[in-house]
Amino acid sequence: MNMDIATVNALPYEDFVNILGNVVEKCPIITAAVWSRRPFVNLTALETAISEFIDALPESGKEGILRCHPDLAGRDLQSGTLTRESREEQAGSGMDALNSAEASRMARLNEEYKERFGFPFVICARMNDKANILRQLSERCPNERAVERARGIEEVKKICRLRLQDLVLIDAPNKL
Ligand SMILES: NC(=O)NC1NC(=O)NC1=O
Repeated sequence: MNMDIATVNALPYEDFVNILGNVVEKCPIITAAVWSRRPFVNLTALETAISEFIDALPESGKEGILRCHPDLAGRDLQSGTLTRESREEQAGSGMDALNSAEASRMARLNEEYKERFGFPFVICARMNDKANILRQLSERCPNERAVERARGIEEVKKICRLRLQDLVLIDAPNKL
């Protein structure tokens, strides 16, 4: 799919949510909310609307967004129940091809992280390789909860930007 922004702006909300509903993983409510802010002058404006909606949420809402994310190399990957977007991102960073030592390290650190914070470790897999992800996971574990909440949300926004770029032409000419 590669629509220009004018096409996005013309979508009824049903189609808008169907097509763009997973730009934030399993959070179609965010897409549905920002539909009200059409027309968007360009892709950046749509991204900004999403970002502002997220920033306006209480901390519990931000943690809720993080909790909608599947673990990296976790149960959903094993069982084939990831969303298409997440499956492609995880495969791209080698999460589906860990050796057994890496897989058990990943699983142990993910559990440790979730135990400490009550939400999963989130990182933009498309911007990181396997070694980098494992390093960040172990480095971020000792952080404060508020630091990790903010850090996780930053990563959600990076994931969102890349997913949007797969769907909408960047700064295509608009008809406003
Ligand atoms: N936990 C986590 O970071 N999940 C993800 N990251 C990403 O880029 N795609 C995901 O599903």
